[in-house]
Amino acid sequence: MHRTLYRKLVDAHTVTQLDAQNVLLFCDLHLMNEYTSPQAFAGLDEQGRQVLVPGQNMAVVSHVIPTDPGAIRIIRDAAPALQASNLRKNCDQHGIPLFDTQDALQGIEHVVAPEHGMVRPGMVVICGDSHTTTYGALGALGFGIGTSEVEHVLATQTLVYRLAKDMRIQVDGLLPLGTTAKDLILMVIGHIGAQGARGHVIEFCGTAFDAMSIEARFTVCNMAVEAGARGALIAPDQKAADYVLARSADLIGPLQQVALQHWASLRSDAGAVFDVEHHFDASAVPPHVTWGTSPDQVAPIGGAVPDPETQAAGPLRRSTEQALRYTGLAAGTPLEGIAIQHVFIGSCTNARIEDLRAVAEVVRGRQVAQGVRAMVVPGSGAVKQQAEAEGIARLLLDAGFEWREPGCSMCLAMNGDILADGVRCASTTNRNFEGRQGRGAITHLMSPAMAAAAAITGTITDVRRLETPHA
Ligand SMILES: CC(C)[C@@](O)(CC(=O)O)C(=O)O
Ligand code: SF4
Repeated sequence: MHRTLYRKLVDAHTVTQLDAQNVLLFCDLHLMNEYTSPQAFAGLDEQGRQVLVPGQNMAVVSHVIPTDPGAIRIIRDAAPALQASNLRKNCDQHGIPLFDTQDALQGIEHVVAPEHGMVRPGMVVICGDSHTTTYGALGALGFGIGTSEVEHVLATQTLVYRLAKDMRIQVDGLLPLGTTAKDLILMVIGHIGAQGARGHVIEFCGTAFDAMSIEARFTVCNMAVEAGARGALIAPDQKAADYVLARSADLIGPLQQVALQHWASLRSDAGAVFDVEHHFDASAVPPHVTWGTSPDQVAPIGGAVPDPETQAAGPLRRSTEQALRYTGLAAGTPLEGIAIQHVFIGSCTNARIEDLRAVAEVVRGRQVAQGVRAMVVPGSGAVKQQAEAEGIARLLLDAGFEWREPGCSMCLAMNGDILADGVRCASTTNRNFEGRQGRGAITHLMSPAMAAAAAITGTITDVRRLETPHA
């Protein structure tokens, strides 16, 4: 029978079929953060259970950690400090590797795990975090799990897994200059909707993805969950193999040959049937920006805020009306030219070295606009060190950006980095929900290059139209 890559990965990890829709699934790698792990460890301790395979788990402190420049990274508030100390205690007790607050390589789990070669094609990778879909970029099936499942995985390295359906999104052609992977995935989400892939694992394919870097593929797969997907996959190619081998000192000689042979088999069969298929042309995609409070409330930069009056009465119109009330935007307002007060460049979506290089390219020879606060938060210590070594940090500091320590930071208001009520932010993150970055704060999702352009002009700006910097 012809199988999709998704089904091949599930079949290879099925310990036993539980019923028509559910299998007991083996998980190669379980990632944890301080936010979704405490209850799971408490459950283990109550039952006097141990972690079955500590070495197939890894933990980071990412969501609550302060990112103040050069800070000693002490978490001052009692509750988050307790979350971090609990994680430290639990990892010590169970022998689980931890990137702790003082670790120079600490960062966001979805940036740290791949950069240390922990994620390999064909793996099943899980985490108590919905953006675990990121790992599809390496041909690994990654997905978020709930707290109760975290406990089950710690005790058995397996979980009860409900099979998803198969969706294929084929994108051919090359992204035009100024358009990035972030613009492409925002366009797709705008097209299929925030629930358009609900219950499906998306396989992304086509010449647009062949041409993309691994980091760009991370961005796309990271945001698949914002279309409701339960996973994302891109068949691993030579780029994926090179990325992983460059970070995997153990894969040498015969082992490397075996790995490469296996990875080459990780693709959907020619006759595999997908439940849903979408096709897009990359060459026609302009930069995109969200105007509302859901990632699917998005438009090309040359567009305008929609008029709910033109929408049929019903949920769509109501959500548009609510979004305009919250974002304070009038129907018909052109996206380009909306004033912003804050720029946040960071998150597991867009804070890898390639993203920071893109920001530096836009910022070179320019200054942050008067009245704009612009923050750059690297996705990990390794990214931060590399950006500093390449002179990117210096360039951004000289231009008026804040250069901060790694962490989730202002992606969400769960640490010291919170936006005040009414502040409008150009953000490289993945969610623009009401209050996401702070109570009453307004989030416009966009690419790193577009966020950099907004920092320079103080308004939402088409990066393709920025004037050449003055010599
Ligand atoms: C809320 C936070 C912990 C989270 O990481 C949770 C998640 O993605 O599941 C998010 O970005 O929304
Ligand atoms: S960076 Fe944002 S989206 Fe990613 S794990 Fe952290 S809070 Fe969630």
